[in-house]
Amino acid sequence: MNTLPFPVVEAPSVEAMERGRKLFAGRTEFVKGVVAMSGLPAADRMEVCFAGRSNVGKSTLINALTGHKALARTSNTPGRTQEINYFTLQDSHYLVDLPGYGFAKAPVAVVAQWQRLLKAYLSGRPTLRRAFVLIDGRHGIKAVDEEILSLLDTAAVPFQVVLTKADKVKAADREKILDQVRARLQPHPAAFPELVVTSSETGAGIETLRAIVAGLD
Ligand SMILES: Nc1nc2c(ncn2[C@@H]2O[C@H](COP(=O)(O)OP(=O)(O)OP(=O)(O)O)[C@@H](O)[C@H]2O)c(=O)[nH]1
Repeated sequence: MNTLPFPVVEAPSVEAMERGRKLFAGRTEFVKGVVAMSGLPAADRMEVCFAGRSNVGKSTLINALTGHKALARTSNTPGRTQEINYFTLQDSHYLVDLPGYGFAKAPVAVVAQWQRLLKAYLSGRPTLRRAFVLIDGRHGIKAVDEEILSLLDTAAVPFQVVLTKADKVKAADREKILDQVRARLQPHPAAFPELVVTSSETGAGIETLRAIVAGLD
């Protein structure tokens, strides 16, 4: 059991920010969409993955990070990203976009298939350095998110919560939601003890997240 305060991460140093900016300013390309473990690219460089329930703003965040308009497909139709999508970040990193979960209308068999693949991926990828779990900043951690947090605990993959859509959170609700997230993270041993608050709309937290990725070794 954690007894951690889970503060919002402090702004990175100028040097760290510069490193992040440089990394993400480089060539970013879509490599492939993977539907089975056998399709994963060779584990020849470090990778970070992004997970979150459908419509949390994952594609939008990946586009904001990489400065692309449509690298990761964004859509208003929840649940369209059904593959594990690999992107290169320079030649040194992979960015991995995991299938959105918790889409109520997805058929049971499809959900079961995602879960199997997610589980296999999270526990079987030695080069995975950190998972960023995106949580809608208006709603906090929901029951549907708990399953992935537990999977990450079991696989011992350090994960960091990234709150999205900060521009849509009323100032009066901000601390209440952060406290809900902090309380929900307490039982999770794999939780990285700092939160990132982002908005793809205003750019808040984007440079911070870039610096975090660039700072991983
Ligand atoms: N106001 C605001 N809207 C956002 C933000 N990020 C995403 N959105 C909107 O939220 C909706 C869902 O965003 P996506 O990026 O497609 O979500 P996703 O998590 O990739 O969704 P799936 O493809 O279902 O997994 C879109 O209408 C986005 O424009 C944000 O920071 N602020």
